[in-house]
Amino acid sequence: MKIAVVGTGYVGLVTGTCFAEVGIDVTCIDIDQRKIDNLHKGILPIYEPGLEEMVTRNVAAGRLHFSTKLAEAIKGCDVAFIAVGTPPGEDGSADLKYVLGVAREIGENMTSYGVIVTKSTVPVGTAAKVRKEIADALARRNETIEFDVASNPEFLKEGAAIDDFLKPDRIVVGVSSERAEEVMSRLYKPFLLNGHPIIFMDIPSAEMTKYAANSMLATKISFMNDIANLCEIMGADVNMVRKGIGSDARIGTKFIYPGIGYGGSCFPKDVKALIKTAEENGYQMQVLQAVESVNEAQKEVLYNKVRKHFGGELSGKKIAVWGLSFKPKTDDMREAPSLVIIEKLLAEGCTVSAYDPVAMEEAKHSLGDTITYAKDQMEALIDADALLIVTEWPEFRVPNFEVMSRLLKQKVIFDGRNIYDAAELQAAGYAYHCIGVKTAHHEPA
Ligand SMILES: NC(=O)c1ccc[n+]([C@@H]2O[C@H](COP(=O)([O-])OP(=O)(O)OC[C@H]3O[C@@H](n4cnc5c(N)ncnc54)[C@H](O)[C@@H]3O)[C@@H](O)[C@H]2O)c1
Ligand SMILES: O=c1ccn([C@@H]2O[C@H](COP(=O)(O)OP(=O)(O)O[C@H]3O[C@H](CO)[C@@H](O)[C@H](O)[C@H]3O)[C@@H](O)[C@H]2O)c(=O)[nH]1
Repeated sequence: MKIAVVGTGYVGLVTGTCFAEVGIDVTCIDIDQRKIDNLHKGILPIYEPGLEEMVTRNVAAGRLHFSTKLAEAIKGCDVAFIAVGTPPGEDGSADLKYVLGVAREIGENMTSYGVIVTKSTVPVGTAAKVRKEIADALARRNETIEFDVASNPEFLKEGAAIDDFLKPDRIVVGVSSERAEEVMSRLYKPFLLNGHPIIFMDIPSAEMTKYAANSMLATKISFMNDIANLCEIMGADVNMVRKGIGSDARIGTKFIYPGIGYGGSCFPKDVKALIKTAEENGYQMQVLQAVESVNEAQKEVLYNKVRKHFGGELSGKKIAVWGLSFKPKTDDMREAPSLVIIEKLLAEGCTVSAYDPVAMEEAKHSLGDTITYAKDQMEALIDADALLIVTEWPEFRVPNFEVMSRLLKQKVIFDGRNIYDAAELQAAGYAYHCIGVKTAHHEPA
């Protein structure tokens, strides 16, 4: 089989590489010449654990190619995936200009029957628009090449993308013809052999499934953040409550960790887009509106705790920040809560010294030289009045608190991810604040 993946970002590069890994001939296409030039040199545009080795292996095997030339790469493909960005427009709705632009280009250049698949997250009705763009382009060429469209939303998580792709909980495919179903079954056969279920459905349901999944996960997080905030006020420990409810299989243990609000390129954008879709169709997503507003407030919770601890006087304080990316094991800074927290600290006259194992280069695009970037996690602590844990990278989990106490000016930790043991830190003389737990030094933020 021969396939093209258009858009070589977090989703496109992982998708293309994983299909190459199971023996399919893949060309990954991007309009960004620099990205493609770098990929030809073996330099990846993103940090994703395990991806570099897999790319190298499949390029060497001659199964994985990179190009900026869609017109050439699309020729003779059985399947073309559209995996370009769908960023939020001014009003929160998904901006489809990249997706539809690619559809048009495919129509202008395809030479034989193929299935054109939207892998980007797109609102219900987008596949129909993709179909029209392709049909119109073919009509302009006076061509009558047959084609199908399909919707195959992607559920991978950054930082765990390869495993999520190769061992998915499920593969969702929306189709409207038996021929497209047959092609997509053949494409995903290697995954099905490993027992992962493929769920075929109509196209609008597949498109909606993606938004429903992300919105449900975001709802779990905002719900737990709300519970965490109430736990603090009432003197309960959200860590215990989380274990208590998570052991009910109907609730489950995943995605109920409170923190500093969800970030990333998906949850914030997709929750907004679903609210907007509903609005445009005369319906109000009341639960999701609350999910969003809880999330906005939660991004400020850690900052509020800092402010309260220092009696509202933050000017001149040096704050160390561990973790900048929106979650561990990625360099992605899109909608990272760190940006909100740091902006507020800087506005109060603090200086910030940050360390992140992989996201500092990416962070410089938004934070520039407004903060200092430490060469390691310990350097960030020197003379700091407090340490903020913003991203729960594994290397932050068991630090040497003894050494840290010699570097910090004040032994104060604000833990936005609840990774430390409050009793242990308090015994070591630290003032320790976390989320949803009434600690000795605590006052609800
Ligand atoms: N990032 C994730 O974890 C994730 C997971 C599931 C779904 N999604 C969805 O997948 C889509 C892509 O997300 P992403 O994070 O990979 O985005 P991204 O920004 O990392 O990558 C998009 C790529 O598309 C390229 N591009 C734009 N226009 C193009 C064109 N006309 N031709 C060729 N290439 C073009 C860009 O240069 C960029 O490299 C979005 O709809 C997103 O919601 C993302
Ligand atoms: O219990 C939890 C779990 C996550 N988060 C936060 O939620 C955000 C998103 O995390 P995660 O879902 O792990 O990362 P993403 O890579 O954004 O993946 C989500 O978004 C992708 C893009 O649509 C989907 O494909 C994935 O299934 C979906 O999990 C991050 O800020 C996390 O810190 C919490 O606060 N508490």
